[in-house]
Amino acid sequence: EVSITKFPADERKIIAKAHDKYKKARAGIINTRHGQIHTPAFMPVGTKGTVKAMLPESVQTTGADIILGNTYHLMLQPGAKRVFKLGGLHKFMNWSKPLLTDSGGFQVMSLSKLRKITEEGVIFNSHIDGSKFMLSPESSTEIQYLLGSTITMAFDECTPYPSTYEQAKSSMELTSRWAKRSRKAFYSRDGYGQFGIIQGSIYNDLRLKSALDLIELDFEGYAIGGLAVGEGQELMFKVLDYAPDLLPINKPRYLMGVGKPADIIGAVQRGIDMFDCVIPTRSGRNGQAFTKYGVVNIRNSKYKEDNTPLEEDCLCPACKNYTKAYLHYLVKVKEILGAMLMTWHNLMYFQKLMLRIREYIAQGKDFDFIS
Ligand SMILES: CN(C)CCSCc1cc(N)cc2c(=O)[nH]c(N)nc12
Ligand SMILES: [Zn+2]
Repeated sequence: EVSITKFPADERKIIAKAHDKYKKARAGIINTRHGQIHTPAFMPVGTKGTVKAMLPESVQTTGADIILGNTYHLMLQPGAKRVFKLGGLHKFMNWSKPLLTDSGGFQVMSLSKLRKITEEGVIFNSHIDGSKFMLSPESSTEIQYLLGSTITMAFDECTPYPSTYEQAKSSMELTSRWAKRSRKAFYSRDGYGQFGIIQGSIYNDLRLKSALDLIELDFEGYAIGGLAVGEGQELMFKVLDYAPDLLPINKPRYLMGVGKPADIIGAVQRGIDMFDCVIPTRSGRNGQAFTKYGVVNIRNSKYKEDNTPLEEDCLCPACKNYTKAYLHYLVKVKEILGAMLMTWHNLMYFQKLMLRIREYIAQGKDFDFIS
């Protein structure tokens, strides 16, 4: 069994670049019980045990090494105990590679109307049928165990933006207390890991304190939370100019909820290894295709007789077998195949971006390309 995070020295290429911007970029491999994750990595989102409009084997052909599941949604339906009884989330959704599950707090705050934050945890009413639930560091960690997650996220409070210094301080301190309880509740096994999530909003001393508190708990990896919450790219990069350096250099760093290609490139340049974002899947279903020519809004009438593919050299089914005119039509008439093809292309696009970034880092080349 190989431990979950092993950036083998020879496989990890940190190449000091000619100028500052790139010296923090790194390419590596995370070894887990369910296979390797090549970093920098983009993790497609499979909130309810499926990457929407995709078969798992199709997700695999795009090059994804790991996908995201979600504690909040799966605990409400079909229920963590039921998934466990059925053999775990890997078997349930027929995905045998690594799975990362978010700890649920973020979704409670963004999805359930009635909720109450206490020291114990978050009490909330299901957004489905209003029934009462509690998510705590212990219950979140147990749910992720029952799901069989390869990478379990500590239960945190995502500090909203904007927050005053005082608000961010008490929120970060709650996250530190919850991280300690999450770590204690984690059943550690070879090839599985738990990531702590640092908070502290835009305040560098709070980010430092959060990092120190979590480093003490010796997680297998660390996430930077509380970003991509409306602060904008400039402020996010300002935090990323120092926050990754507060974390152990030999452990994976995951920037939650990010992002557009330009956000990913900027964050990799600042030392981030892992990303997740609904943009390629959600915007694909809404008719937005990411291409090397920029974003194509396929619903635009200029495509209704465009007999060319989204990208002539893309190997995805949408580009190999269909035209923009057909995609335009499918999306306009809301045919399910439209969502499938657009999603497939976008996921392929994001994985190709990550592959190019990994190759450029490994060859010591600058990768300032804005995709
Ligand atoms: C499917 N994804 C959208 C959900 C996974 S990422 C969710 C997510 C996004 C952002 N931006 C910040 C945070 C955060 O601070 N903490 C947690 N636990 N999750 C977060
Ligand atoms: Zn394509």
